[in-house]
Amino acid sequence: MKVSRLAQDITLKELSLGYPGKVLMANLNAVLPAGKISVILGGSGCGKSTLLRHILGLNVPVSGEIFLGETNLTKLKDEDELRLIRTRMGVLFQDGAMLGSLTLGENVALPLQEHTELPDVIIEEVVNMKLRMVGLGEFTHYFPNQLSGGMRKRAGLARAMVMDPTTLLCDEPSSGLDPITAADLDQLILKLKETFNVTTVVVTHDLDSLFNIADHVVVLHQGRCLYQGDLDGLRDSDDEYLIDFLERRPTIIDNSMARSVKFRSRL
Ligand SMILES: Nc1ncnc2c1ncn2[C@@H]1O[C@H](COP(=O)(O)OP(=O)(O)OP(=O)(O)O)[C@@H](O)[C@H]1O
Repeated sequence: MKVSRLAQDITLKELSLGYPGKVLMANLNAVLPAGKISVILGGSGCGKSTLLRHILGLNVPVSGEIFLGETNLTKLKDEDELRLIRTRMGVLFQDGAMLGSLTLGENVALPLQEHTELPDVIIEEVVNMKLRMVGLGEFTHYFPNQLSGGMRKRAGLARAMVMDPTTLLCDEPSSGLDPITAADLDQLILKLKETFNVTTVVVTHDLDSLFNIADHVVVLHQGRCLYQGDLDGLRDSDDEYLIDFLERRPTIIDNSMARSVKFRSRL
């Protein structure tokens, strides 16, 4: 199977997804455009991270299909084909997912060691290049616990980009970061899109981040796609939920999110 080296659309067709005994989303239709940043918004627990897991092929949909360009990811039966496609997808996990016993350089090298036959000296060169790209060129020999939260996210981005993916999936990149560090990370995500033309999908609750980076927005609510389009359309929407969501009013958002807002307000 040939895997494209160009950025491609991600298309969700009549996609229903969830876990045994629990359907989170039904008949979702959306296109996440090639080479653009799509931001996925939605209340806590609506299934945003689950959607990323489905795009990655880690979960199987209840029904419906996910396409990367022309390739129907949900029809790929061969593990080798899936693995090959996954090498073209970089992922920044919510917690950064660095192995604490390895240095930054060793963490970033892992995908290259697992998926390529490159000699160590070349791997070292690529790793150094990727760490420089995210502003961590001086920190190759540091361990994750010696870095700030923002630096760990940057390192996570270096690892996500180490195989030169055409798709970059980021799960709540700004979670746990102060607004300035989060804004710096937004700039880095924009730079990666512009430099490498990756199709980027960002799951976030962070409205500042949304307005900083989104070319395309998908809002999920009550198991369906409530909005997809650009930022202007989102701002102009007269949908009550969207208006309240954008004004951060906790009154009508999902109960689970309302609980977390209430909890935070007590801290
Ligand atoms: N492996 C699993 N098995 C069963 N249910 C799960 C599993 N993983 C997640 N869930 C449930 O699926 C729902 C959606 O979870 P998910 O993490 O996708 O939501 P989310 O929109 O990303 O939430 P948040 O914004 O809070 O991160 C939640 O109710 C969660 O408890």
